[in-house]
Amino acid sequence: MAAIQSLSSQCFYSSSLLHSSPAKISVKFTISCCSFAPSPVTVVNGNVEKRLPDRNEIRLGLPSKGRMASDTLDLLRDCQLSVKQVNPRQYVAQIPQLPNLEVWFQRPKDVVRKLVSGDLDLGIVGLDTVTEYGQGNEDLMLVHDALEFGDCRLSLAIPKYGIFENINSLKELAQMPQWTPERPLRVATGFTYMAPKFMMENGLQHVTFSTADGALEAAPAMGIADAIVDLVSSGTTLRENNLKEIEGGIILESQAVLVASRKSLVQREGVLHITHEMLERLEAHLRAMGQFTVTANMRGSSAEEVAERILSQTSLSGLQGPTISPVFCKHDGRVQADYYAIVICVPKKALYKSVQQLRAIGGSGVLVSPLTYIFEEETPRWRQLLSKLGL
Ligand SMILES: Nc1ncnc2c1ncn2[C@@H]1O[C@H](COP(=O)(O)OP(=O)(O)OP(=O)(O)O)[C@@H](O)[C@H]1O
Ligand SMILES: O=P(O)(O)OC[C@H]1O[C@H](OP(=O)(O)OP(=O)(O)O)[C@H](O)[C@@H]1O
Ligand SMILES: [Mg+2]
Repeated sequence: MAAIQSLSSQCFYSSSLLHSSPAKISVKFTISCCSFAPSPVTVVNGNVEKRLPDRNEIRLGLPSKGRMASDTLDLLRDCQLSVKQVNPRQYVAQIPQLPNLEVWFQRPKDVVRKLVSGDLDLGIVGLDTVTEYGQGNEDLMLVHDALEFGDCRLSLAIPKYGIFENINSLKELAQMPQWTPERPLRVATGFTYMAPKFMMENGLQHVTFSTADGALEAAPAMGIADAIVDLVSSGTTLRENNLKEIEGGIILESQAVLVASRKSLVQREGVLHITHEMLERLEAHLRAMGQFTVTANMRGSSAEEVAERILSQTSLSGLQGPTISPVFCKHDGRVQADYYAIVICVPKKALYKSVQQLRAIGGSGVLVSPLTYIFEEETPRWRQLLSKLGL
């Protein structure tokens, strides 16, 4: 059994982790203040009714602040789903393209809590937040699991110095003789669900947890903790605080996701339809983001001959082979195709190589343009969602 104590709290704040199996971890907090006798308090975040709250509008929750907020709005704008917010302190907004949808700006963790309570139908937040605050709730469904922003990982980190100098893996950390029931490994984290679950699943036996709202990287140097579990993206904060990640210590790789309430998808009219449209646009946009359209002119005797030359080059095969159109000119009163215009999509990373290959086979006048959308015949994630819903 592990204990969680707030590192900086006026109120004494104690908790015990009660778990019979790793999948069922519940954290029970008792709040006791000064001379008052401890009394159990029930605090809920949102609706407590078991049935779906009665309303006609469909609600999408977006981060109201923090590092996810502007990237979320930028992504929606790039999908032609701009959010019209009159001023930043107004917490409700609209997406004119999606009538009957209300956008509600909330703290990321509250987006997840309100999806669970049925007060929101859809949300965009980090996977770390969904996992931490969703706590395995089966009503939460990942509609799009890779929105390609907000990348980070939840990781265990330990000091580079002292008794940890030669410890480089979770296994080595677990085997250190220092950790006993009397002197457990002290871990500071804001992730009070995922961190204990991970430690338990990985067989770390003598561990206690403390929690704080930020600047966790200071805890080891302050002597408050031996290790921390926190989000890492560039790794700068860890480095600057003389901490290191260890092999096997990544708890979760995270990025922004589109998440929905299963109940809403199945029971609330219009949610499935809006989810489909959002998913189509997101997938088509994200697919397009990695590609350029390249057009070029190519001399040749026929479209087939030009196609053969293009397909002989590995970087030029395009999504479904090249599009080749004859460019007609009039010579001595006769209309004939002297050269061909070709259109291909190439991965952004392979652009220069593709241009070189085009030139090598006689391409000229190469134009490169960004792509807005690539719509496939079917959205793969939509199929998966329907099958998970049993539809
Ligand atoms: N380096 C990072 N550190 C923290 N979060 C990151 C990082 N990189 C990406 N993220 C993503 O951003 C989200 C956190 O954003 P932010 O810190 O602004 O909000 P918050 O932690 O919920 O709010 P607050 O810190 O005010 O409680 C994370 O849940 C994660 O998905
Ligand atoms: O690997 P890095 O790029 O250095 O990013 C990681 C840091 O960023 C976050 O802190 P945040 O900026 O949200 O401040 P906080 O302490 O208030 O959470 C996170 O909690 C880490 O401390
Ligand atoms: Mg933060």
